[in-house]
Amino acid sequence: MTQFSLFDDNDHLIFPEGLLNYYPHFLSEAESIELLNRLIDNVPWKQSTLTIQDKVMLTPRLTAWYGDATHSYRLSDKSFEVNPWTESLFELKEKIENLTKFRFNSVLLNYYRDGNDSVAWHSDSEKELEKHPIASLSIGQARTFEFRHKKDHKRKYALTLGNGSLLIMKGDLQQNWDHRIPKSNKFMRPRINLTFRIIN
Ligand SMILES: O=C(O)CCC(=O)C(=O)O
Ligand SMILES: [Fe+2]
Repeated sequence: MTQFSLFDDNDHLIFPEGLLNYYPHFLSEAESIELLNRLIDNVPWKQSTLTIQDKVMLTPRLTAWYGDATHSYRLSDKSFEVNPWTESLFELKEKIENLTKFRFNSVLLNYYRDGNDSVAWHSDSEKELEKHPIASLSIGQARTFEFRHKKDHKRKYALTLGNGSLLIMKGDLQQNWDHRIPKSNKFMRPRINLTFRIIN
């Protein structure tokens, strides 16, 4: 499968392949849109809350977890409800495992309904994730994905995650870089992102 290198306008490699790999057409356009519509209709979406400066707010996106039934899941001392794998999510997991040779035991689904939905700067560096790779599959509306160096906020890069694309994040990426999906003022159709993970 062709792999897209992360070169900037001057042909400089932005990230080493040890940290990021990007496959723009992991799923076909048609497969992706069919999956998007099926997930929008059938996933038991939840909107969780977050507390910022003592204010409780709704997370600006909908989420759902799926994973191995034999495993109990906690992240940062919070346990969360995990749905058992559906056949189609399990098949997707196997397809990603065949390509990457990594193994995953769970997937977090994020549903961005429009340009107002987003995910704020963060890294997926909870202790339960160790330094395992994360495979991030995007379907639907292309959205901008930004990286910012934790110690130098001027070091910032953006990448468009298109319909059917797969991004592998690995190595020390989560230790040194934060990422986010910013809100957009432009009209944005629905997008779902699936991050396949290994949680210990
Ligand atoms: O929607 C995305 O592409 C990123 C989601 C994300 O960063 C996460 O779930 O941790
Ligand atoms: Fe993340």
